[in-house]
Amino acid sequence: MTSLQALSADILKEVITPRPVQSYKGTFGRCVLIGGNNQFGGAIIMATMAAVYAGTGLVTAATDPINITALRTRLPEAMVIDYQDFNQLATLLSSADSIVVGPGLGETETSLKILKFVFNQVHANQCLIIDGSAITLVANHHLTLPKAQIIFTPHEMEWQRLSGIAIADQTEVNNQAAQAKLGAMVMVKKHHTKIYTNQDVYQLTIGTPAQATGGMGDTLAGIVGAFTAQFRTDYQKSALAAVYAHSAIAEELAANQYVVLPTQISAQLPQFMHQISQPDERPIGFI
Ligand SMILES: NC(=O)C1=CN([C@@H]2O[C@H](COP(=O)(O)OP(=O)(O)OC[C@H]3O[C@@H](n4cnc5c(N)ncnc54)[C@H](O)[C@@H]3O)[C@@H](O)[C@H]2O)[C@@H](O)CC1
Ligand SMILES: Nc1ncnc2c1ncn2[C@@H]1O[C@H](COP(=O)(O)OP(=O)(O)O)[C@@H](O)[C@H]1O
Ligand SMILES: [Mg+2]
Repeated sequence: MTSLQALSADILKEVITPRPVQSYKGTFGRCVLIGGNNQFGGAIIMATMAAVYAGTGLVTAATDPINITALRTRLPEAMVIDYQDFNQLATLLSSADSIVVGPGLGETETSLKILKFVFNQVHANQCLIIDGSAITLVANHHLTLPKAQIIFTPHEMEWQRLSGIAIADQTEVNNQAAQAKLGAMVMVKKHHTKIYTNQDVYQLTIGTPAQATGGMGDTLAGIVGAFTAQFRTDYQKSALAAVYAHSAIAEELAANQYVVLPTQISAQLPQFMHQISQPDERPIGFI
């Protein structure tokens, strides 16, 4: 049994390093995000915004056509396709470094068909972030996981669905056993999120109830997608840095705000990452 390790700000500097001068957009990874049905367009917009603002070289959202104009308007930096255009989706997925599936995907037959297609296409060396509706679909339909670098990002109810462990029984020991069965990295999101890997358990010791608002997890999924696509040395460390950065920015904003909007966190990411990448800068106090 491994002991609990508190995540510290040190993870930020380990992962968020200065950009090499000899570089272009391809150097900083490709992230494809799949989600946003006709009810939850906001979720894919927020996840995609986070992926763009966290520095991914190339970002594409695959979504219900109803969201395409809104996405292009909010985020001209991102490319957008219809998530049921499987020819285009296959091409995109084949060159992705990270894939985020689930924010606002929904739980319909169409959602399931899309998720199964993604699972079929993914390669072993790609990072696959399974969030939101995709977690519920995996749980409800007992889907077999593809071979990939998989990260689940469930909140406690999604984790209950996936692991079968009732929220009240989600102890570290029980969660570790469920993680071992899945064989994937699992972030159980709550106040002081815990992250389970095959080797270790980490706990986030920062974060604020000002984060308890719709879209906060969609935004985290986008940051995880960006960091794993961009900082490719160790996908688990990159994911840990994403979790830390998300809440560090939220805490800073919450010093003067009752609630922190998910899109505000994304908007602060470029400035926050700049400060982290500078020598001898403090990790917070960036505003
Ligand atoms: N603007 C948008 O388009 C938004 C879309 N969203 C999407 O909506 C879909 C459904 O996700 P939801 O999470 O809303 O619904 P879920 O049905 O998956 O989970 C919500 C249920 O879980 C319970 N719960 C227990 N512990 C919880 C915890 N620690 N955190 C959160 N819920 C907890 C809640 O009381 C509620 O009954 C996802 O695909 C998600 O990405 C949400 O992110 C909200 C914003
Ligand atoms: N009280 C809280 N303290 C700290 N973090 C919180 C709190 N409530 C929610 N969060 C964070 O907000 C995010 C919520 O994720 P999720 O429930 O998936 O949101 P959504 O699906 O609406 O985007 C998680 O990262 C979680 O840790
Ligand atoms: Mg969520």
